[in-house]
Amino acid sequence: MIITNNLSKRYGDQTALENLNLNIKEGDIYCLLGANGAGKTTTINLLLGFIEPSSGSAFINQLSVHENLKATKRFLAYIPENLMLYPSLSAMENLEYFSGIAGKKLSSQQLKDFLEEAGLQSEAFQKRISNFSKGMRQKVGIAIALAKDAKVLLLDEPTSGLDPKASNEFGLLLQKLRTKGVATLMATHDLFRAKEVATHIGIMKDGQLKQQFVTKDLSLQQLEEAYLNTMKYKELAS
Ligand SMILES: Nc1ncnc2c1ncn2[C@@H]1O[C@H](COP(=O)(O)OP(=O)(O)OP(=O)(O)O)[C@@H](O)[C@H]1O
Repeated sequence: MIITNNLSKRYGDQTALENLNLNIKEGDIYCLLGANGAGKTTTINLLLGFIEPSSGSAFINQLSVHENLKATKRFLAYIPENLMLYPSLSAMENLEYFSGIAGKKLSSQQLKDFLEEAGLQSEAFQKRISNFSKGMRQKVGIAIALAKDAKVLLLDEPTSGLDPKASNEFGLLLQKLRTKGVATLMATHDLFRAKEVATHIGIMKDGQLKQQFVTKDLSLQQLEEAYLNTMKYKELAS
């Protein structure tokens, strides 16, 4: 579903991403961990076609992002740290608008069903987004992904700033999407949430993927040790 082959991005002499190789399959939740500047957002921006690779390639559902950008967007849903929705529109109106852009014309009942499936309380359906918490906005984002029937979900720091309950709810939603076969790539600083929701975890540093794990093969403590050890090399080197 999501494949990158030696994907690289350079800005002058600065290497933001170096030879990244990922193969994220249907039903996988792959969490990219790494300190600030590790290359997580660069990876997501390359998969979205927001930026061009310096070398290497990326594929969404077997289509080259570089050569078929428009076609790849049909399969994608993207939830950034702060999801841009129309604040003066309600949850239903936002969902109607964004699924319209994705070519889906939904009935009022379908809109409600998707918002409910995304875990939004029914009292909030008709309320303006401007009054929503971050957790509620993220649920509208998931509803948009559900309505679009996205095969690939890209998430950049989706749980930062969420309280533990909202973060837990968000994790449960990702599990639900996983059972529908969605392939998810999530950039995060949250080791605990990564351990909770991911099927696979990659640790990045300085634009390189340093370690990869199948999540069930390690404990939270082992993950934390692996993360800290990877970061330690940087301190020793600098
Ligand atoms: N437009 C740009 N011009 C120059 N350098 C850039 C640009 N965008 C990113 N970089 C550099 O690329 C590197 C990777 O940045 P990136 O934003 O991908 O890191 P990140 O892992 O997402 O970090 P964070 O956790 O802070 O979001 C950083 O050193 C950053 O300064």
